[in-house]
Amino acid sequence: MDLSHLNPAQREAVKTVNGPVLVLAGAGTGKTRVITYRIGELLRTGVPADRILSVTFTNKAAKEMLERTKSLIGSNLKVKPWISTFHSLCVGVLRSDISVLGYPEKFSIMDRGDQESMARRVLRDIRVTEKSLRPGDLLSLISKWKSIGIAPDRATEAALDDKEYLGGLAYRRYQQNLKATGTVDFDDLLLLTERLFLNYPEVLAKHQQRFSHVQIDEYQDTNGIQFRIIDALVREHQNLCVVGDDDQSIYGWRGAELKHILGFAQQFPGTKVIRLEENYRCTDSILDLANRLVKHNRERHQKVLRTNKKSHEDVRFLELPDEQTEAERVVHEIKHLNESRRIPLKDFAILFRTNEQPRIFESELRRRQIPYVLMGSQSFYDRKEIRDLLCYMKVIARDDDEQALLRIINTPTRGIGIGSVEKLLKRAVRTGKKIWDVVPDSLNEGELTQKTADAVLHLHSQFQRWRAQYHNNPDQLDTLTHQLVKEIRYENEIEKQYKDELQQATRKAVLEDYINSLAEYVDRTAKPSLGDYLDSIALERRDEEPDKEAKANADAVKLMTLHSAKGLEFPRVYLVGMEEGLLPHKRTIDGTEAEIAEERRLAYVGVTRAQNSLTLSRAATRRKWGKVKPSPPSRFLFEMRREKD
Ligand SMILES: Nc1ncnc2c1ncn2[C@@H]1O[C@H](COP(=O)(O)OP(=O)(O)OP(=O)(O)O)[C@@H](O)[C@H]1O
Ligand SMILES: [Mg+2]
Repeated sequence: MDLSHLNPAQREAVKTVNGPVLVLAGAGTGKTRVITYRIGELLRTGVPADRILSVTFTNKAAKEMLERTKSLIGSNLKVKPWISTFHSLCVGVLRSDISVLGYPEKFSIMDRGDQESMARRVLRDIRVTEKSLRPGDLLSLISKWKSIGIAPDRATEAALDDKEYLGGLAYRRYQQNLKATGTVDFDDLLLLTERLFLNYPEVLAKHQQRFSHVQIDEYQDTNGIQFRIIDALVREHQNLCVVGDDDQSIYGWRGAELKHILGFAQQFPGTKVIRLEENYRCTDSILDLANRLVKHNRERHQKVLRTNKKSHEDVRFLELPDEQTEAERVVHEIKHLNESRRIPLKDFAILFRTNEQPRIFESELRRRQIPYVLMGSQSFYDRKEIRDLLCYMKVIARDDDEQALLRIINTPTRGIGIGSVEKLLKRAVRTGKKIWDVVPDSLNEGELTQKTADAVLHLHSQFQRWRAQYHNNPDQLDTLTHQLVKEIRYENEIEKQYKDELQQATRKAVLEDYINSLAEYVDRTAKPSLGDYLDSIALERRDEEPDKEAKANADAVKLMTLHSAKGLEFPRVYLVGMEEGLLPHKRTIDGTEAEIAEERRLAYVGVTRAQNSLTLSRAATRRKWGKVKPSPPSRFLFEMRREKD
């Protein structure tokens, strides 16, 4: 392999394949490049591809790393190196060994939407109103408790106020429901893997033997549980390389702990620490700005960061009267540069702090007919139609996936009313049987009419048929789903629900998109299966919708939050909404210094995404709840400019 595209420090990091290595370096210094070259180097020295594990943060980053590796070592590898996120690594471990924890091997993974309906159900069961505790808040609480290791039966003791106390009660019931239905949420994926590794040495040993070399990108954002999982995996050989930048740690709210990156060398005695100081991404004026900004953070490793890239244009600061003009100005400029200087649209990225910001840019881009992709929005799988179909597929995969069944038992309407469903559910819970199996008793006791009972049994027989069909032809998922849509007359349901023809057409197009995406899945997967498909969807939903990947590579402007821009780079960046209340976020304005420091790191991540051109814009006023309010400039703007001016 050709290591001439690396500088001496990078080469050393790539060559040191055995023992612990920490690459601690600023943005754009080639940390991710080091990871991909190491994969190449390991293969060259004869390590089998499937014994090399590289962990990244998002599915998008994993895909990108796989691409980079392929272009480095050729794409004709028979066995692929493992490149995965923490969550997909854990799914793999649990699929093989979860049964020792009393979960079924075919456990289902809840996505965010499933979690919300579960939260709502639990709160209703314990008669807590939305006023006292919102489902979303309950989920944040549960996630917090899980990430710091507070078990359900200890949460009420740990509660800090009434809300948390109610949350504790709900947490208990939530976890019971999950266990009873053989379901896990995202946090459980990590927790249960950790529990397996901690308490079942033979399971751990098996997984330790799978990988001889492990590496982690974006190490600054791993949390305690993730660290302990990796720590357990590499304990015997300690061939672990982590790369990260303490200045880019932006997931404090998920329990990422800076002390891991800072304490790595103590955790792993004999660590080789490598620093990279040359930034290959940004021009000097962009890098100056980034350096000035991040210097305001107190708790950090002192780092030198320099670049040889001379800039052709200065960083620009735009101040516009309001958010509408801000969007118009940015979009107008992009259009102009695209038309007059032939700069491709895909060179542009618009970055922002909150999910509310892109809407106005989107409508402006649409108005001017400029193609764009909004990355990281989950709209595709969150559409009602797709959620419904996914539930059908879940029940085909697992006859007893009650959560999924409850969602679609009367969708499209088939005469099974909510009252009947509740009675069936109660009886099922009481007797420990499946819903299907309590129908005869329920009928005998007069809880159901004959007509309703027939409807449930008919649905059951349909599912049995679909399941058999799936088992006969597991690689025809798209055909099966297409047929299912017709059989349940889903399009009729759409026509009944939406009077507007345009609405009907868009909804039906969603169905078609979905079936196309299934066909794509089947095409690109060596051994397609329903279980594998549902796993991949559940994980995928955490960041991207599948066809965005293709769109993003096409010629389109990219819009994304600062969180999803991590690790990426773009020739021309607009960092918009540089205002107090947006960046720093309003939640943190009266917060602690640590909270502001994290916002500052987010701004730093944004600034350092830019390769050649950077524009920071702000609106002087902004509508809040319909009223025009002044919006003061972000303190970070002053910090970036002060010394120079
Ligand atoms: N030695 C090198 N010579 C030329 N270009 C390089 C070199 N190392 C890295 N690059 C390029 O610099 C850019 C940044 O590299 P990379 O994405 O690996 O940095 P990073 O440290 O992972 O950044 P971030 O902290 O943002 O994740 C990429 O375009 C990469 O191809
Ligand atoms: Mg990187």
